[in-house]
Amino acid sequence: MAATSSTPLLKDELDIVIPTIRNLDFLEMWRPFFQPYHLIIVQDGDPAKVIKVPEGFDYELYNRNDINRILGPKASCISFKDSACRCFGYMVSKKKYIYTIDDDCFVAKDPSGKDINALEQHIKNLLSPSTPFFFNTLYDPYRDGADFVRGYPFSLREGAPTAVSHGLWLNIPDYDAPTQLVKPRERNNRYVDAVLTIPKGTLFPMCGMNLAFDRELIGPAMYFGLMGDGQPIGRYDDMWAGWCTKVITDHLSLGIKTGLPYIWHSKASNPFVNLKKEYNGIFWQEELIPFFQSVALPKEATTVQKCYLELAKQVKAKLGKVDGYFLKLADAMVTWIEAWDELNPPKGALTTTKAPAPKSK
Ligand SMILES: O=c1ccn([C@@H]2O[C@H](COP(=O)(O)OP(=O)(O)O[C@H]3O[C@@H](CO)[C@H](O)[C@H]3O)[C@@H](O)[C@H]2O)c(=O)[nH]1
Ligand SMILES: [Mn+2]
Repeated sequence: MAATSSTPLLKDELDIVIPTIRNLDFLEMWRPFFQPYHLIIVQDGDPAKVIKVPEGFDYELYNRNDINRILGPKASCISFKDSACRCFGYMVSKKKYIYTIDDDCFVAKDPSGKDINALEQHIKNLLSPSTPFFFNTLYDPYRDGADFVRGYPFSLREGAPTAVSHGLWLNIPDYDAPTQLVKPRERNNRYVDAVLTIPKGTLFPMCGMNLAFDRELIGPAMYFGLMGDGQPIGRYDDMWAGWCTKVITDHLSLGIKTGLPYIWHSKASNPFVNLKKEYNGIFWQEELIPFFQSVALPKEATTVQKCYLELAKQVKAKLGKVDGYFLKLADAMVTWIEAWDELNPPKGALTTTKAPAPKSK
């Protein structure tokens, strides 16, 4: 069911982050929904390339030169030539909420033929609680026309604050390269009208294509890792962020929802290129998943940053044997937190950091 008009716009509390190597004509289709919002465009690849942004959008644009200027040596933690660069946008934003979307994602239609305002549904998901501690079989109990079912403990009906809203995709599904190679013509035409909380203790494959989160609740955990140029892995940026985020939201009693809203994913990237990028990830994840399933964070880890630094320590101690890459990644996780805290000092803290001067329109 589409979000009701009672859902607040949050236009001054939410930034839209778009990683891109292309012109942003796709925004024309989103104009009715996105125009009120501020966009943070993270231009990947050649900084000399001029990215055209349609008239009438309020945006700031950062290319690699900007990232290097703003972060200095800490820019080493931001990937190059991979959509992982989008996390720089999360760091420079000053808003409470983030919505990130790929530039080949368009407005989808619901079964009634109505355009789906994906942003409105994500806001609805984020503003209502999650139910990670006990599964509600009638899906999201907080949506109109649903509720907790018989046997659901009343002591748990307040739910938990929602940190992440994970949307899905019609048309081109987010398959890995082997699946794409085996099923090149498969399209996702199934519109499932549901929003589910991912139960505590369960990991999930987070896709960065259509994703919203509460930056104040979980922002520092949304590091998309070292991917792309010069790295032995790609297309595991969002997966890494999702696994780190999930163990931290479980520890901090926060919730993650998946399901509505859908976007229309229009472009299948090259499966052979994807296979090269994903190969190590497909292999390594058989060891990464047991690692994340066994992560225990100490009770003293009461903030996302503390959880994340503890996680980086465990990555360094336990995953270095999988591949030396994880030693580098563990260091980059620490650099990410240092950069995050430098650009986002606690409220009231005296700072000497220069505000990032973006290349706005
Ligand atoms: O080097 C690059 C390549 C792409 N981008 C931008 O990132 C997104 C996603 O790119 P694209 O749609 O071409 O790739 P997909 O395979 O469909 O993306 C899926 O894989 C994930 C990659 O980890 C991604 O999050 C998934 O959606 C577009 O906006 C490109 O412009 C880039 O910045 N740098
Ligand atoms: Mn795509």
